[in-house]
Amino acid sequence: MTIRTEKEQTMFPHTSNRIVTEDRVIPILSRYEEPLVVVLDNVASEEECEGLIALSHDRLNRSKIGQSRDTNDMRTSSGMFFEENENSLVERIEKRLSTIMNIPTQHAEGLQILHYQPGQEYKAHHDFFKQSDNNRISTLVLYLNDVEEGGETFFPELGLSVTPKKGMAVYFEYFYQDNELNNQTLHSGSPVVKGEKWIATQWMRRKPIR
Ligand SMILES: O=C(O)CCC(=O)C(=O)O
Ligand SMILES: [Fe+2]
Repeated sequence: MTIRTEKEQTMFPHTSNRIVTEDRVIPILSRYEEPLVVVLDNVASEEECEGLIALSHDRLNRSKIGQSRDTNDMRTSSGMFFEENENSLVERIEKRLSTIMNIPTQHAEGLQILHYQPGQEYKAHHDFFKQSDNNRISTLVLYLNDVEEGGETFFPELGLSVTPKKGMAVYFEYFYQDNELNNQTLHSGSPVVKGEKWIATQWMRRKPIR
């Protein structure tokens, strides 16, 4: 084990108990310091969460009928990506997440929506790629609904579990010099036991992509 005396630099500049964006005040509920994992409240309103679900619902259903049905058992949920700035709601959310994550929207992938039904999960993985000249550097998972049972975002290396709650989010980053810290951001979406789970995931890249 390496003994670290100094903390590495973080991309997350918010040190008080709240983040004030253009249109919202976002309480910071909890933080794991290194690697940084931050739990945020009130990232999106009920209407915004419901709007994102409504806008993606039909597209998920359509993709399930076609041949693009997800057969990868790493991730058994169904998903879709919005185009960048696809509509005013997506634009507003992307802008807010960019402020929270402190990275310009030009670095943002299209917002991803995932839907899990009972028994569906996302097994432990890293969000960064093994090889990339423009890798992902940070993630924000926004919970779009309350899950009756299960569906936690779990960080096994940290022993940290985040319970989904509508409008709340978990942020984490993996752009550390020390690769061990990046590796510790391993995480999973635990199987949904009861109810369903909807999330929106925002990934940021090191360099602009739009
Ligand atoms: O479902 C979750 O809680 C985690 C989702 C996730 O890991 C991802 O979208 O990369
Ligand atoms: Fe992930």
